[in-house]
Amino acid sequence: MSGNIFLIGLMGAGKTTVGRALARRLNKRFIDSDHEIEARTGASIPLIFEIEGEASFRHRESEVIRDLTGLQDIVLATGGGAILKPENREVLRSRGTVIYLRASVNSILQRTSHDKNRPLLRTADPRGKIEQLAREREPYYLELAHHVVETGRPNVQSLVQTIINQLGLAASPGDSAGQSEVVPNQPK
Ligand SMILES: Nc1ncnc2c1ncn2[C@@H]1O[C@H](COP(=O)(O)OP(=O)(O)O)[C@@H](O)[C@H]1O
Ligand SMILES: O=C(O)C1=C[C@@H](OP(=O)(O)O)[C@@H](O)[C@H](O)C1
Ligand SMILES: [Mg+2]
Repeated sequence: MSGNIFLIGLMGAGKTTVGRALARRLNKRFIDSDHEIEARTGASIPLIFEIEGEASFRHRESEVIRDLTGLQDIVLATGGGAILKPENREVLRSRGTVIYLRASVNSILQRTSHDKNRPLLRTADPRGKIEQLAREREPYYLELAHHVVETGRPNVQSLVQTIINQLGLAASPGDSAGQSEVVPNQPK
């Protein structure tokens, strides 16, 4: 058992925020694949997109996902598009427990509107872009996930507690009722 937890989902679903809080609660190491790409290249995600283009970013992302999923006992927040490549899906699914953080288009729009760090949303129609990405990616997120977490209500600690309860990870005291919903995904 690797002890790994991998968070997937669209931009703004809360992978980075929830992942960091979850890791803290579980006393695991937290790693964000975008941060790792930035550390390895010495460039920000928007700059990598601007200079090298998305295809090159995806290549870098795959290397990082391959390396990080080989670690033990980590919480990994992936980038929203990490599920696009089959080789990434393979290592994510087989090397840890995959949690899909699910969010509505409206929530994503709200959560990303003040943030200029997502090159794919630098468009005249961010809502349309998010809708398109959701249509294209939802099947992959669902296929890959061991658990699906609805992130509709804005309470990160509650989400963390619900994930811990659902996965049977720790008998933590406190907010066991939660304010979010986690459902086991369909067996594959
Ligand atoms: N459950 C939540 N409810 C409301 N806001 C949230 C929630 N989760 C994350 N956020 C906020 O949304 C923004 C995007 O979150 P982030 O963790 O960067 O998402 P991701 O890594 O999935 O793109 C951040 O400002 C974060 O504070
Ligand atoms: O959805 C995507 O394709 C992307 C999501 C981003 O990560 P977050 O999901 O953490 O915002 C980042 O990897 C890059 O901007 C591309
Ligand atoms: Mg993130």
